[in-house]
Amino acid sequence: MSAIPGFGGDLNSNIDEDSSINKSSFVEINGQSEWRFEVPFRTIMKLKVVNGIGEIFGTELPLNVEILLTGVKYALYAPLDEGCKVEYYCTPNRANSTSTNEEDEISEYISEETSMNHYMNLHFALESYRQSISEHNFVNTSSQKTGPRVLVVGNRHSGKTALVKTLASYACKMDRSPILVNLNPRDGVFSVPGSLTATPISDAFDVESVNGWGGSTTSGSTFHNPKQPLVKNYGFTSHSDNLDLYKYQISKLGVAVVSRMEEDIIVKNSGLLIDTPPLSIKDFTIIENIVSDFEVNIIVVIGNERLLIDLKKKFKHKIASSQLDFIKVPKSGGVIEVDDAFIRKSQEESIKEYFNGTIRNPLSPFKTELDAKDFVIYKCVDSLEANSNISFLPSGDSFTPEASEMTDGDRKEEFSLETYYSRLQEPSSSNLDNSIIAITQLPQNNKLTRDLLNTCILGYAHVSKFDDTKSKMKVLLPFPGALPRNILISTSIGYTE
Ligand SMILES: Nc1ncnc2c1ncn2[C@@H]1O[C@H](COP(=O)(O)OP(=O)(O)OP(=O)(O)O)[C@@H](O)[C@H]1O
Repeated sequence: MSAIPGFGGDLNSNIDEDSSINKSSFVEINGQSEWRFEVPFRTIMKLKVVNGIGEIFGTELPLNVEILLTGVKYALYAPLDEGCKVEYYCTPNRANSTSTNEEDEISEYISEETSMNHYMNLHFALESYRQSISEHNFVNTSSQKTGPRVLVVGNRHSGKTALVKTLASYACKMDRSPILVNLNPRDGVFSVPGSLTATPISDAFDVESVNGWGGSTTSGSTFHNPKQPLVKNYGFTSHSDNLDLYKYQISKLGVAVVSRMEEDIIVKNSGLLIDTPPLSIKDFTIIENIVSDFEVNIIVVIGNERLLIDLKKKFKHKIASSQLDFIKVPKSGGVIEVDDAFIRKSQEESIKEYFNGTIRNPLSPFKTELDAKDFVIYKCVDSLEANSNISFLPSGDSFTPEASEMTDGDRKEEFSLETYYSRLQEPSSSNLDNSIIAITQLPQNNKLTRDLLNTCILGYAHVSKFDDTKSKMKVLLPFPGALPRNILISTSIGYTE
């Protein structure tokens, strides 16, 4: 399959074979130690476990099968006393040879000071909780209980995502199927950045894919591990860009997740694992919302005693009534403070992968031209921008229609939509070129503003070019076919081919 320019494609074709004459290196990892390595985007590492058992954030690697890694910061952990032996070699990644300022060299070291034993203990505690819930639910069909609903919080770069991934992988190995909820819009988990997702995990993650998650059904067909996320569009990469919209989408995702658990006993027994953006005690209202929306009953705090104590004080009523438990786990010494350039590059790569697929499972993205007049397009409101616009209004000017002209219901609806989304009255190259748009489930003739807020996302498209004279947009879809004539929401997530 020939790749669309800019959308990369087959990782194998990016390997500079001439330079792959590099000799293989071997690493022996002792039991309960981890080999930490960073592979820049300019380099591809071919790695295989040749002896023993090795896992990356809980996902066991197949024995003697080569895997290709680029743009990753991983730890390969040897859980058994026998340890594990790994063979690897590196080669330049032609596709990214000039796109980043990183070094070509990988960095790597073995550490015996891992936090994995704490994470494993946490997993076993959660597993015995699931076991008792399963037994209860098996005999009491009329009064069913739900498995652990775990919220992971901590500072920036404390290893929250790595912990959630590890706990989900281990749960999956025990034949559980927890719902993994990603509330960090910076990362696209089975979707593009800017989305909030909830995904039942019933199979291993794909460590080769960007950020180590894997493909999903939102971008078409899947390979060995189909994941079907429920996607809420937020449209920004930082939760503070529109806090009201962020909280609203969290509450709607919470409703959907809680009802999903009611429908499926395996998922209900397995519970939830919730990843969050870096939150401090100043963000208590967000944490409080998440706890009530997802009926959280365990908060795991990573390596931040102050946050643990402050949260315990704030939630003392819930602790007293045994509705909430706290667990503190140490931060792993391996967690890396990734810089903004790396984060941006990962976001670009995950968008590229959303449309183009992975080396194992390439997709056939489809380019089409659409008439903007045929679509109703909204855009996510940036609170900062909206507030600065209000401050430019002359004092005394009314921002909303005359109060007397509106019914109470109208006023509420109008106000709520303006806080979250605004209609893109004049779609143009200046507001749509190189942007990601969300395709909602809502038909264009739907006039209820609440529905627009409550709708889920069918998938995302990329507007590569908007022709202002013809009012037509060139759109890339992850799969061939017509774009449904649904309402579209333009996000602030940019991407240039
Ligand atoms: N034990 C480890 N060894 C090596 N790298 C690690 C380890 N744990 C985590 N990392 C890497 O460190 C980086 C940060 O970890 P992670 O994303 O889990 O932290 P986070 O708390 O979720 O970050 P953020 O606050 O930015 O959301 C990631 O690239 C991750 O792959």
